[in-house]
Amino acid sequence: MPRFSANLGFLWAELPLPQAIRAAAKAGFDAVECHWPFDHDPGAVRAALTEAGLPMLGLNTLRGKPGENGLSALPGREAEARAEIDRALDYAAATGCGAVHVMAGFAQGADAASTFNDNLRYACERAADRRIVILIEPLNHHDAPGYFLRDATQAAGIIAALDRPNLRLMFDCYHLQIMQGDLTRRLRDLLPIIGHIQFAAVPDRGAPDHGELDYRHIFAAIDAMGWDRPLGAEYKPGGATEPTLGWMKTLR
Ligand SMILES: O=C(O)[C@H](O)C(=O)CO
Ligand SMILES: [Mg+2]
Repeated sequence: MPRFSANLGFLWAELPLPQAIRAAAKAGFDAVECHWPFDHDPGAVRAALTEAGLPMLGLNTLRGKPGENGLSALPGREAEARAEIDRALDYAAATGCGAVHVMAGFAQGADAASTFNDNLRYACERAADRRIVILIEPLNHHDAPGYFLRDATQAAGIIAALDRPNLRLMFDCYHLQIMQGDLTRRLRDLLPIIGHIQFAAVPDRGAPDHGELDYRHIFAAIDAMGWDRPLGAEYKPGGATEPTLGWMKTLR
């Protein structure tokens, strides 16, 4: 039976993070994850997680200046990228969060590729002694045109080349349906390197109860593969979150 993680970057995004954590617990989620929680006191976040009895599965490195979408593949920006990796790892350690998504940024070409690899090696080393997983996530070219990491094939190549036990793929069904499709086979083939799975309707990124993907099929297939960790609900509710949660009953 699938279990679910509320992505608090989108769900209950209007609430301070500790309150959003409590709202997710009340709604029946099994875990939470967030985008950029750094303005919230990590002590208060950890206390809310403990009170709610939920783990925090992941958070992202900060994106950089306005208009940027991560720094780790940007040649010449290594010092800033690593400072953001350190900040994210410190916050993850302080809140007991299990994974950090290292955001690549808008860049292309060989220099970007080697910069991303070097920064990922740094992140994996710094994360290892804290038992934190480093995630990389392809983003679709409509929402993030020019983003360095475009699809799962490219991400799998990076993970194989770097060969670090704590480097994994964030498999976001929304982005990968847009970029590559064939999700059932792709999930099965990539399962050994997947660190987290996220979902939303395609193409509007709404609740997973409409659109071109049938999540009844996808979640049953993921279940049959033996995946039992919570799946990340990273969709835009377009208003209050509670009225959009009907899918939790039908997809469970
Ligand atoms: O947008 C997404 O899908 C990512 O998961 C994210 O956290 C920020 O881009
Ligand atoms: Mg995602």
